[in-house]
Formats: sequence, structure tokens, C-alpha cells
Amino acid sequence: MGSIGTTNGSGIGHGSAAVARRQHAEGPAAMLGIGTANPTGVEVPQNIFAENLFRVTKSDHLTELQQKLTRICEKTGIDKRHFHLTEETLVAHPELYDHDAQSLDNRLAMTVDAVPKLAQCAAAKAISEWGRPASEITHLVFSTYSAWGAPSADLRLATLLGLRPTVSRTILSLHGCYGGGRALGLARELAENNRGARVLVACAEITLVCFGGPDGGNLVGHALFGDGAGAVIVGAGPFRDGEQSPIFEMVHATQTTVPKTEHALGMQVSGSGVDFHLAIQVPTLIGQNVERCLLDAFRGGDDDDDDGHGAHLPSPLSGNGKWNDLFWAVHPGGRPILDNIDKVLQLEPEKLGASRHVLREYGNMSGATIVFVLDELRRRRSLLPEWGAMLAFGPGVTIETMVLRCPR
Ligand SMILES: CC(C)(COP(=O)(O)OP(=O)(O)OC[C@H]1O[C@@H](n2cnc3c(N)ncnc32)[C@H](O)[C@@H]1OP(=O)(O)O)[C@@H](O)C(=O)NCCC(=O)NCCSC(=O)/C=C/c1ccc(O)cc1
Repeated sequence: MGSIGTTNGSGIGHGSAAVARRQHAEGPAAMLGIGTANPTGVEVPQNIFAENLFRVTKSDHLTELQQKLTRICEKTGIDKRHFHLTEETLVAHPELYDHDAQSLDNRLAMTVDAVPKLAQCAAAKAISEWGRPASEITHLVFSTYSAWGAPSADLRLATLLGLRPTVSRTILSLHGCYGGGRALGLARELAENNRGARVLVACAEITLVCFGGPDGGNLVGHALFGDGAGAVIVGAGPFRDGEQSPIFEMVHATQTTVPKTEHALGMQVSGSGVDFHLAIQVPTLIGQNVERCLLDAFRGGDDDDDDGHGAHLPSPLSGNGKWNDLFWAVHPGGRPILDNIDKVLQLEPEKLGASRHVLREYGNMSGATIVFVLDELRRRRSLLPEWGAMLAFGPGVTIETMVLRCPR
């Protein structure tokens, strides 16, 4: 027995090492198709959001609270958001804004199909751009906090898209706003370590699970979050006939948890739904930690001698304007988060333009938002420098960082 799993003696080890080497893809993983979608029913301009919310939840008597939400809405940098939840649904389900009512079952019943369907719309666009049939997808990574149950939303999405029964599925739940960054990081590793793999990343969020009356203490969440889905096809070379050429290469990725910040961002599930907690310090915490994460991510690439791109990574240094040599895909978690990143990295005004555009047009769609930012950057591709950085944040506090390259 002694030789199984060892690299000396039997030759089994050498053989398995060779198999492992053959399983590696050629070159870095890349995004080969990007798609986004929003619910089509409800689009709410931010300047009437507070008035609407208080009216539909029969809370007009809470005038001070309404004034406060109006003040907060004005500072979000958001123009409009899209929602799955309609006024008719709220009339039929007053338990959705009664925080003493047991409403979790009804909420989940409303999202169980809607979340994978929204993801399907985004995925269909990503697959169409990729240029190959859905049956060639080998892996699915689905991130959502809005739909729970087993069989889970990833299986429902796989069925809706007609993925093959051997597709290797993973669902990421409750990652909140860094779910998209984590799903892309995982897809990168799957694509580079499984020759021929084509990974569908899907993120979809419907805020109905956490909707509540304005007296529930989550005014900032009300002002910030919207519904949406994003999808990306990730694969590494060799590339196939008919495939879209790489949009962004995913050169190196890191995940950092900022110590002792568990209290800052969170989600609590109860019989009455899902409550968010967003501490007032979050924008400052992210501003204080983001540069270290970026330096680690760009330095980390130098250690990856095997993958062949470490030696070519640029080495941006703080304070000398070098961060402005990159393009930026930053999760627009909130306007002050973007402002703080601008300040800390001394970015030129338009560097976070794609993130601010997405925040303005859609609000914060948690994990799906980063895909919208990548989609927007892709539209501006001819203007982008060669190298870029992606940042996503969420509970932990967790910061996902990825070094990107825009091939010429
Ligand atoms: C638009 C805000 C709310 C206000 O803008 P501002 O420039 O800070 O303006 P002010 O300083 O004048 O604040 C306006 C009011 O908002 C209040 N406020 C200001 N942040 C707060 C505050 N976190 N609390 C509760 N009152 C506040 C503030 O006290 C003040 O109240 P008042 O004096 O009565 O008008 C801005 O601070 C903002 O966007 N904050 C949110 C940032 C944030 O934490 N974003 C989440 C990033 S991470 C992420 O996206 C993940 C989310 C997630 C997803 C899924 C999960 O499961 C878990 C998490």
C-alpha cells in the first residue's frame, strides 16, 4: 500500500503529476462574454423613492423619518433603481412591511423562481456574446442571498439554460456585495486548473427578501439597494473556433478579510425576513484598507512564476500617480466608498466613471453590481489602458481584488 499518493517508488506519483500538468489550461483565464439584466416591471426614480415607500407602506404619518430618508436618498449618487417587487404585490402582502409578521416563507416563495429567471436573462446575453452553445459550459458558479432552498437556485438556472447534466455547480450564499468578486475569483481558478473548462458565473439579487417598512431601522439599505443580475463566461486557452476573444484577462486575484471588522457589515435572517446592518464606518474602513490589498494583489503576481505572467505585472506605487495608469472596476457599494477610494489612491476624476455610472443608473445590486461595472468598462474598452484592477467589498469586511488586463 505504502506508495499510493507518494511521488517516489511506484511511479504512481509521477503519473498523477503529469496528469495534473496536462489538466492545466494555457495562459490566464479571461472573460469571454458578459451579460446583465434587471427586472422589467418597476423602475423608481430616486427623487420620489422616499415618498413612494412611505405611501405604499402606509407610513405617511412618520414625517421625520421620511425627511431623513429623503436626505439620505439625495446623497446616494443614485438616479434610479429597478425592483421586482410591485405595488400590487405589496397590497396583496402587507406582511412584507410589518416587521412583527412571519413573512420569510412568503418572501422565499416569491424569489425562488424569480432569482434564477433573472440570472437566466443575464446568462443568455453572456452566452450569446461568448459564441458557443450553452451545452459547452462545464462549470456554474452562482452567487445570491435572495433565494434559498434545495435543490438550489444554481440547479434551477442550469435547467432553465439547458446546461448538461454533468455541469459542475457551486452556489455561494450570503456573501452579499463581494459575492460577484468571489464568484469571478473562483471561476478564474476553475478555468486555469481544468483545461477546456468554460465557467458560467451568475449573480442575481432581488431585494424583496429584505424589504421592510421604513420604521424597521434600515433607511440606508432602503436608499441604496436595487435588483439585478450579472453573468460572465470565463475560460482559458486554448480557445475554440467561434469563441469571443478575451475581453478582460483575469491575471491574479486575492481575498482579504480586514481583522476585527465583523461587526461592520452583516445580514440577520429571521421569520420576518432579512435585516441588513451597514455600520457608518464602512466607507472609512474600506478607504483605509484598499491600498494594501491592491499592493498585495499586484505583488502576488510576481510569485506566480509558473503561470508566466508574474514577471509582466506592473508595480503601481502609492502617492506618485501610478494608480492612474490603470483602469478601475470598483464595486460602487456607496458614493462615499468611491469618494474615499478616489482620495486614498489620488485617482483622476474619471477613473471611477464606470462605477459611478452603474451606481447612478441601478443603485447597489450587491454581488451583481461588479458585473455591470465590467460591462460598462467593456463599452469604454478602446479608451482603457492595458492593466486594470477590480475591487469588491462585503461582510467580513472582505475585500476581493483582481488584477485585470485588457488585451489589445
Ligand atoms: C448615502 C449615505 C447613506 C449618506 O451619504 P453621506 O455622504 O455619508 O452623508 P451624511 O454624512 O450627511 O449622512 C446623511 C445621513 O445618513 C446617515 N448615515 C450615513 N451612513 C449611515 C449608516 N451606515 N447607517 C445609518 N445612518 C447612516 C447619517 O447619520 C446622516 O443622518 P442625518 O444626520 O440624520 O441626516 C452614504 O453614507 C452611504 O452610501 N453609505 C452606505 C455605505 C455602505 O456601507 N455601503 C455598503 C458597502 S458594502 C456592500 O455593498 C455590501 C452590502 C451587503 C450586502 C448583503 C449583505 O448580506 C450584507 C451587506
